[in-house]
Amino acid sequence: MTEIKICGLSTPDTLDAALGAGADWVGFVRFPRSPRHVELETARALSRQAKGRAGRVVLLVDPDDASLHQAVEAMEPDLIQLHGRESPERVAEIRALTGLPVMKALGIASAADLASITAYAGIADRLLLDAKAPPGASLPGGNGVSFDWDLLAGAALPAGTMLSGGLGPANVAEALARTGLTAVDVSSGVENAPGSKDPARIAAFVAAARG
Ligand SMILES: O=C(O)c1ccccc1NCC(=O)[C@H](O)[C@H](O)COP(=O)(O)O
Repeated sequence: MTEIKICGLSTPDTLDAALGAGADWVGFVRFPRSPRHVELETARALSRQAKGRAGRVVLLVDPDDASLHQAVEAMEPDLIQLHGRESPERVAEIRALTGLPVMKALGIASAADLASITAYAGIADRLLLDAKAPPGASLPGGNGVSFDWDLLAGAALPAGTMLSGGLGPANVAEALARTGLTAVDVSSGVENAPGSKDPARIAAFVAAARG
């Protein structure tokens, strides 16, 4: 069955919508510039709400040790998603510091970007392939843009690699079929405004991904 992560949840109601729809993973963004950013106490409460119902992911961007420990203490996540410019060495260090599995997001725009897959495979527990942020974008992710999925044809992708970037109810089935991947992540494609998740779109996404 397709593994689904809904990222950027920030309210109890929309978190319930994701859990009720059958999401495997729910993601909470800690990045103040993002419209999906959750303050620490909100993140703590949302993570408690999801405990035992789905895997809980904290999304961090180039965290220093203090903010890493703060997020881990508050949220007790099942997975840390690193969505910045963390080097392979820093990914390994964060795994060692926290004892938690790490998913490293890699920005893909051209065939040259596939080299990063080799660089992080075997270091990160999972990889997330996202579209590279467009020039001038203020966020490194959650931009609602796709990359050319055909770039992945013939690439050696580690088990569990997750696809993201510009996915939504209308294109997720095609993305899965074209890439052969079995795990997807979505944020803006299930929103009705930046940072505002839409329960109906979440349900439609899950149904389309598993249809
Ligand atoms: O979503 C954000 O606001 C965000 C902010 C900073 C770093 C990463 C962010 N999102 C990363 C995700 O996991 C998204 O789900 C992924 O980029 C796909 O986003 P979208 O194209 O909007 O579905």
